[in-house]
Amino acid sequence: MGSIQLTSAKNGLIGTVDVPGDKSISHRAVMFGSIAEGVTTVKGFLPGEDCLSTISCFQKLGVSIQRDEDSVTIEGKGIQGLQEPTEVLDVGNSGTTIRLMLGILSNTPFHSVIIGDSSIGKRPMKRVTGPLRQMGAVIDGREEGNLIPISIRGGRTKGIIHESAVASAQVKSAVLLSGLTAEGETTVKEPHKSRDHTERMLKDFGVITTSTENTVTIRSGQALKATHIQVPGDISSAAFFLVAGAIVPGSEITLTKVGMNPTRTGIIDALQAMGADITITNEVKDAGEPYADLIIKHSSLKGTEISGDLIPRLIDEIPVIALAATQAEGTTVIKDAAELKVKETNRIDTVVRQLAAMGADIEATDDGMIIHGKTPLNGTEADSFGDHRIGMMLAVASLIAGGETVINNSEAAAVSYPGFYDVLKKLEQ
Ligand SMILES: O=C(O)C1=C[C@@H](OP(=O)(O)O)[C@@H](O)[C@H](O)C1
Ligand SMILES: C=C(OP(=O)(O)O)C(=O)O
Repeated sequence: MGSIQLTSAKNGLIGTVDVPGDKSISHRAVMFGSIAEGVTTVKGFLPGEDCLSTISCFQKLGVSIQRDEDSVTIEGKGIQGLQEPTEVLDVGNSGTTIRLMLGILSNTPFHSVIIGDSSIGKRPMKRVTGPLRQMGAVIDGREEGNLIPISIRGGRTKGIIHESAVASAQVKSAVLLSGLTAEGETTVKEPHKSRDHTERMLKDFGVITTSTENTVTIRSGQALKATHIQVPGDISSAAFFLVAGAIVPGSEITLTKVGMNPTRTGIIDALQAMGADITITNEVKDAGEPYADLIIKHSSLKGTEISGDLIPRLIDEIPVIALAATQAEGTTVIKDAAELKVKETNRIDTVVRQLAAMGADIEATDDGMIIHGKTPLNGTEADSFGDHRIGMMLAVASLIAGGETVINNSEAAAVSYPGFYDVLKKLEQ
């Protein structure tokens, strides 16, 4: 277990950060490149542990993939060209890898076994294995195919109309990817629109999906053709600097080329509703994935409500938004976010316990949390519990906490942001 000790920022955070590549887009670039015909090149790839797990799984499926820092070259095999793996496929800590890969493996008639770490060992897979089985894939696992180790043998599948109980891009993507070869059409309906990186990137690979508000349909028999993918910066990583800049007095931070896909920009809407001073410049809107530079200045924040359609647009940013809410005047209510319970940790519990230990007035609810601000925070011995977003949120909290903050299991940050603590430290004046 690695630990770090951090103390509060003496002055503001000043500087420019080129946040690393978007995790969701990096995963998809490797997966879609692997099942495309021809050589796909990727620039701006996130070399985080989760995306490296995706590369390693597709290498075990017989795909030649070379990486040099943030550039990746993939010699695509076509959807039927993947090979039966001779070893288990280990997804590490990555929910996106296991769920999307299950969708891809439902297209091929061979046998694979998928495992992951202790966190993945608790995360529900039925939401994906259920519809894939309905389409005809042969899947087993603990708790009737809900938990790893999971085995899958795909093959001849049939399209379905799947009504997902949760707004989840991982479920939507798995079912749509299965629809690439399933007979007829495959449709996914969701209660709220989830991130649409799969639909956008499939288009870059020449595959058309049709969407209305919360419904997406794919027609079978479309082959992916290799392409070039430029990955924008990850707004979920930018979120830590947006909150750090907003809560540390005297700060001004510029974040370059941050992905601005509207299904991901809930953090900007939420922070602006709280009064944060965010400037959006150098916007590029006509790219497959839009991006822009963001400038955040120290701001006086007020409480807000975060619920409904907004939740899937900021789901991974809720830990750090909760921290911002401890520094906002008044009450912040986060609801409709029960999905937080099935992330790398139960993020309602971990956020509430860790921030309460630092002195926040915060309580857990069934589907979110209620935070009363503004309260001073004090340093304490805290823990990421192996959850990258919790480790990084605690590091931002330490900047305004009195005394020393110790973060145990701090290495978890490398799942989505290798080098995060150093980048944060360098902004201190
Ligand atoms: O599709 C994706 O890349 C992701 C979807 C979200 O999960 P859900 O699909 O479970 O909501 C998100 O939390 C995760 O970090 C990445
Ligand atoms: C939930 C997350 O990722 P995943 O589901 O891919 O593990 C995350 O990055 O916050």
